[in-house]
Amino acid sequence: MASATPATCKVVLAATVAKGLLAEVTEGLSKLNIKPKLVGFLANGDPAAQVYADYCAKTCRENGFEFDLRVVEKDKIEQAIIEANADKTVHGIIVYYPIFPRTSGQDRYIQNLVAAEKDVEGLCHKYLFNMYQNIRFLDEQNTQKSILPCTPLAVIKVLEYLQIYNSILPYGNRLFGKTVTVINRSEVVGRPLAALLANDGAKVYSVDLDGVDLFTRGQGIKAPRHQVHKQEGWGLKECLPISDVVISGVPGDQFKVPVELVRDGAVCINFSSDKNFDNAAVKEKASIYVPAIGKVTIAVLLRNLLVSA
Ligand SMILES: NC(=O)C1=CN([C@@H]2O[C@H](COP(=O)(O)OP(=O)(O)OC[C@H]3O[C@@H](n4cnc5c(N)ncnc54)[C@H](O)[C@@H]3O)[C@@H](O)[C@H]2O)C=CC1
Ligand SMILES: Nc1nc(=O)c2c([nH]1)NC[C@@H]1CN(c3ccc(C(=O)N[C@@H](CCC(=O)O)C(=O)O)cc3)C=[N+]21
Repeated sequence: MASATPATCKVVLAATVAKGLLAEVTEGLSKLNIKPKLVGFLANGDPAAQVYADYCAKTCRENGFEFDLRVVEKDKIEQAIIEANADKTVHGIIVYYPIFPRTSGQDRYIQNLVAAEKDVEGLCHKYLFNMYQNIRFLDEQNTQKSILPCTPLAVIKVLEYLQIYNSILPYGNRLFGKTVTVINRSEVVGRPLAALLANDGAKVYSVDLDGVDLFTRGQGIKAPRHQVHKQEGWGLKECLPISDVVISGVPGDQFKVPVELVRDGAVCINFSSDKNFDNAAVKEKASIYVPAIGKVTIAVLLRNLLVSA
């Protein structure tokens, strides 16, 4: 039987968003007379990390960067990073996580081992501190931007491309009036993302297995940086119907966003390696659907590498 009127949802692919960013990178690279080198450390058997590493290699090669993947044992990762920090031929370092069990907190130590000037992923303490504190520059003259964590920044680049960021408003307030749900509150993606969006003025519901946290700069976004409040008793049922944007990053193929709760015309973005949205269902509800963002993440990474070099 012929289906009803086709869905009017616009699907935006990461490649489209990445294109503009990569063009900027290529232009910048043409002004350098060296070939910047990124070193990737793979110390886990995680298939998602392997796929991502392969993809980093391909994108580096295609865009004029050198990529050196170093597969090391878990107990050798510390020394290997220290050596790369001291090696002047290395311009950027990326370590694929997770390496150690999540509950051990050991990955956090590894994140902080990477020298700040080579930390193209923006996961060392100094950059995370600046991000959470809403400190945007490294110097007092405001000429050198602080590095933002890559995946959260990639989501922001997608939101800018989609014009969810309102450029009528001053820089730093461009999400004022927007309500966003972020499903995932990990330390590398979900929590920094919620903080960044709230620092830019959004009201953000951060959803994880332990409940919902509201990240906001308060009424009239008068606070200089985000504050966090527990939303006792809340779940997706309360957040989704009031959200303009729904961003999901739950690992595993078990989880699906209950699209029936999503507001008609919302913007839906998936950053998980797995499909968190049922394709057909989301297209019936969303105004815009972004099925993956990996390519944007790598474009942002290369931009940081260029700055490091
Ligand atoms: N597109 C990209 O550039 C990137 C994608 N990823 C992908 O994003 C996903 C998440 O990565 P990480 O944050 O590093 O993983 P993670 O495993 O550290 O964190 C996942 C979080 O989701 C939460 N969670 C699990 N089930 C949930 C549910 N039903 N509802 C709400 N929260 C739930 C967990 O409690 C945890 O806090 C993975 O699939 C990963 O491969 C990660 C980094 C970059
Ligand atoms: N330090 C560190 N940083 C990471 O960013 C990191 C990591 N470790 N460990 C492994 C995970 C996994 N990961 C993904 C990247 C892209 C897609 C993604 O969007 N993939 C697309 C395909 C990519 C494309 O072709 O656009 C898809 O599944 O449809 C998924 C997962 C990053 N990771």
